[in-house]
Amino acid sequence: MKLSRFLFSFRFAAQGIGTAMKREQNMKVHAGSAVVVVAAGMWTGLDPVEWMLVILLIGGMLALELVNSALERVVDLVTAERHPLAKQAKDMAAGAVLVFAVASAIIGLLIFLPKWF
Ligand SMILES: Nc1ncnc2c1ncn2[C@@H]1O[C@H](COP(=O)(O)OP(=O)(O)OP(=O)(O)O)[C@@H](O)[C@H]1O
Repeated sequence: MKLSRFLFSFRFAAQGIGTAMKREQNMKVHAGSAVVVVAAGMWTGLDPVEWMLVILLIGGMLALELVNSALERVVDLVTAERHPLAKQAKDMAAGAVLVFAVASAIIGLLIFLPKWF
């Protein structure tokens, strides 16, 4: 792959992230939460492994929300009609985001609570 093509793929990816940040309310909520968690981590003082976990969870959450938003657009592109499969696809993708968010919240509590109390 030529270098310019490789660099362009980063530009397209950045455009995708920018579009999601502008148009997706949930993406803004996740990004805002990430800022709060990083600030809390700096204030609390985490060890390197804890930081790795926090960064992995924040990155995973944002990445999953991007995939969910992409899937919503593909479904809307495929059909403007109400269709049970369209509902299942969107709801399953939303379910994936929820599963990861709950797991992240539990791990976050396991990291932070013992340091605070
Ligand atoms: N084309 C469709 N056919 C059937 N159900 C759909 C379709 N589009 C959305 N739904 C369902 O309608 C419910 C409400 O969806 P929602 O209001 O979040 O709209 P959305 O299209 O999924 O998302 P957005 O509001 O971001 O466009 C969800 O259960 C979703 O799966």
